Amino acid sequence: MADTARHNRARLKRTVVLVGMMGAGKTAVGRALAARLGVAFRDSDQEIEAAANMTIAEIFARDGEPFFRRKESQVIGRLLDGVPCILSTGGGAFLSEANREMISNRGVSVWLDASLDLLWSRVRHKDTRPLLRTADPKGALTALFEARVPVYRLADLSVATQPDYSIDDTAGRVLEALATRPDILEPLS
Ligand SMILES: Nc1ncnc2c1ncn2[C@@H]1O[C@H](COP(=O)(O)OP(=O)(O)O)[C@@H](O)[C@H]1O
Ligand SMILES: O=C(O)C1=C[C@@H](OP(=O)(O)O)[C@@H](O)[C@H](O)C1
Ligand SMILES: [Mg+2]
Repeated sequence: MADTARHNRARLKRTVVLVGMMGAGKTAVGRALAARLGVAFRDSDQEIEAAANMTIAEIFARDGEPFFRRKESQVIGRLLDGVPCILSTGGGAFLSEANREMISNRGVSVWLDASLDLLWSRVRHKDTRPLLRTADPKGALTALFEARVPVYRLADLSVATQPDYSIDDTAGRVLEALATRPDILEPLS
């Protein structure tokens, strides 16, 4: 394969689960990270949308958030049972203790840590996220940020994202964090 040389010479031993707020870059960085490692990329929201043939917003509107959360847990459990991959989750997934336990037993969690200002700059122009479809989306994002950050701190690893980092820069920083853990990323000679 022409691009094999681009792949870091390392074997992924556990599924890397990206967690963090909406707009942190879990989907975008996860895809870039998977390409760099030469492993599959999965996104729990995309899996749920494909299975339902509906958008996340449609699922929330028709079936409600508790239904979505059950689907999210099922997808995460199923993907953690498979070959190690990069799995980007939706921002609420890590809030569930049962999900955190599955991830910690079978994968490794990486928190993409971003400031509230950066998150808001990324999500403000999109209306795809049902939890922000309120009269005060910035207030909703702020409340979620304050409630969730203490939980994201429970992740195994954290990587700071900054406004001047590209998607690929951030993927590189996640790789650096993973490289400190040979039980997750085994170097190949
Ligand atoms: N490091 C980055 N630099 C520039 N844009 C980014 C970066 N990370 C994410 N983005 C952009 O921000 C938006 C939200 O990213 P996304 O990956 O959907 O976040 P999440 O899955 O965490 O909600 C997307 O438009 C994405 O392209
Ligand atoms: O924070 C949340 O609870 C959610 C985040 C979204 O995913 P992203 O974090 O990828 O935007 C999506 O799962 C859904 O809208 C709920
Ligand atoms: Mg996403």
